[in-house]
Amino acid sequence: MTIEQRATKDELGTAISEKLVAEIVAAQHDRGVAHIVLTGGSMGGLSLQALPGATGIDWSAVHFWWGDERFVPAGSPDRNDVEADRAALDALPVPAQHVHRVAGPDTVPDAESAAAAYSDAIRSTEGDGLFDVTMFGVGPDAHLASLFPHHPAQRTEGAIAIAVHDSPKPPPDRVSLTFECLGRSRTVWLMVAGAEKADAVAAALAPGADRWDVPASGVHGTESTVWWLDDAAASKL
Ligand SMILES: O=C1O[C@H](COP(=O)(O)O)[C@@H](O)[C@H](O)[C@H]1O
Repeated sequence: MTIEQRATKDELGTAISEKLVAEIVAAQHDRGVAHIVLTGGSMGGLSLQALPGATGIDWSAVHFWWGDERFVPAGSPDRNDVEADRAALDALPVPAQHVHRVAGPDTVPDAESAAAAYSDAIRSTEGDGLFDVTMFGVGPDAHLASLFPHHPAQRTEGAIAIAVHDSPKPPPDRVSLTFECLGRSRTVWLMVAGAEKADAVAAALAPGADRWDVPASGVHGTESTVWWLDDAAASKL
């Protein structure tokens, strides 16, 4: 585990997005394709800001996924993919079938159906290690994706994606990848800015942290895990 610290949230976003460009280039050099897992929340758009101006990337060989999605209709401002579209995806020549969105209630009856379809999409994607970079925001309660402290959905085993109901953070219905699936990533990035998240960061990085209490402590890359922090988020370390 390493920590990358920058003074401000804006500097953090710039550094993350520039490193993401480098990771995509490296993945394509090594394996011909890059699979990137996006996040919503306050760091979602910032983490993608360098992509539209990037050079040296074959956009036809990039796949985008989401670690979680809110179960609301396409185009809703509550959806994680809407901010990703605005920040980068709308401007990139990525084939639509490589942007793996989680279905919403406008196309499937419930979050369980959306989770099943999303699991099928992941299952049918070849590659060991599967994801190259998985990016997470972290909530003040130390949740990541839609895996919340003490929420029973967190303990689902043998699944790729799950429906999450009664989310403590609105909207209540969501789809999330499981810990099991999220761990199938070469590189995991946890991206946190703001003093209100300093306790969550300290709890996640404390020795012996338990993911039931502190979900952000529970995901590690097979090759590297990086905590990207601004000074405020790192202030209790
Ligand atoms: O609800 C969610 O929250 C987390 C963290 O969001 P933030 O606004 O506190 O940064 C986000 O990473 C996740 O994708 C999202 O669905």
